[in-house]
Amino acid sequence: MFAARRAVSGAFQTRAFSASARDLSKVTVLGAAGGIGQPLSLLLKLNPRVTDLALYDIRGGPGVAADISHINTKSTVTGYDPTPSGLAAALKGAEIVLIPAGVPRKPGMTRDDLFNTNASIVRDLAKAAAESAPNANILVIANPVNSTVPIVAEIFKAKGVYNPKRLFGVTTLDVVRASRFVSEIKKSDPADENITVVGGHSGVTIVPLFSQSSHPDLVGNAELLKRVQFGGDEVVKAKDGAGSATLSMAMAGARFAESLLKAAQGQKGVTEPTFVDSPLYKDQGVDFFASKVELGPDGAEKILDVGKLDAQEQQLLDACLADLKKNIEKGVTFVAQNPGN
Ligand SMILES: NC(=O)C1=CN([C@@H]2O[C@H](COP(=O)(O)OP(=O)(O)OC[C@H]3O[C@@H](n4cnc5c(N)ncnc54)[C@H](O)[C@@H]3O)[C@@H](O)[C@H]2O)C=CC1
Ligand SMILES: O=C([O-])CC(=O)C(=O)O
Repeated sequence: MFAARRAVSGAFQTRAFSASARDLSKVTVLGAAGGIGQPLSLLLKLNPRVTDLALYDIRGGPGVAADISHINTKSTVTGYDPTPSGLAAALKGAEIVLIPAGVPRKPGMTRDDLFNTNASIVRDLAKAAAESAPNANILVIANPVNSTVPIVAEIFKAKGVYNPKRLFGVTTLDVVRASRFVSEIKKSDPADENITVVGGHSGVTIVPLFSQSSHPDLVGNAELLKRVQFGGDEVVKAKDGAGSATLSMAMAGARFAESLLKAAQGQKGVTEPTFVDSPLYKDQGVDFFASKVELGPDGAEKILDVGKLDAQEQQLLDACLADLKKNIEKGVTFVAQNPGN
């Protein structure tokens, strides 16, 4: 945080440039007591751009909030009861709503195997958000992201408040992993490894574009490709039944929220990879796609093209689009057939 000490009435006061009174930013976490929710909430509490942190979960929200609220940063932290009015209050006035609520994988499961449980959780939370925070940026973490994001879109459409610029599937972890894995191979600093990853967030829908990086020689490295596409499986296997990535995901989610806040607070040129309602492949029936997106005060300002692809990458993209189309349709069909109450 940049802070300035200024003389006011003869005394020195500390003023935070990054979270001035003009930039009040309420951030809500739905699923705040979970494996991702807790460290994510912790990281948000450490972010001076967040002024008001609202924590909601069907169990344990107030406890996590009481704990985090003792951290000596300026933001307020409030935990909400697991009731419809608690949920509505958690959402009211939010600029950003992060949704890590939902069950994680166990070994042997695909992300799609989570659909039956998580689709209705996300649908119901989306309804509450559409009612209480219709203008918020909605950041969907719950899997399968390729289907849960279209579910949120359908709910917001049904409520007449859909703004495609404000709905994001969080795919940040895929680029975080890609840059780390490349740095391990190249013995470099991961901060210098900007690897573009496009498509979606599961298996073959995750398409890294090494041809566009400073290491085009990595195109065709099957082992690396497998790690990037199936990095989540590595963690699921290592946790051996105790869930999936939580800590790296918390970092990735906090990074994405930080980028949105920076852009909202006037910083130019902030880009993040994210799964959004995208024009790029609509002509092929694929309505959502992850690519680099320039963020601004209104959310997704500019969706960047995937750029030039190597022939092998084009094949990966073709396989991605075929899967993605089915994943998206599954989410849309779910809402049509199960509109809920
Ligand atoms: N987008 C991504 O890159 C990643 C996504 N994930 C996904 O994130 C989700 C959460 O994972 P974990 O935190 O590890 O799971 P977890 O089981 O540890 O935590 C989930 C939390 O959601 C809460 N919850 C369930 N239903 C709720 C509801 N209706 N309202 C509010 N809270 C509710 C639970 O009480 C629990 O505290 C999973 O679906 C997982 O697959 C995980 C890692 C990466
Ligand atoms: O693999 C999972 O189930 C969780 C996830 O999305 C990831 O770690 O990328």
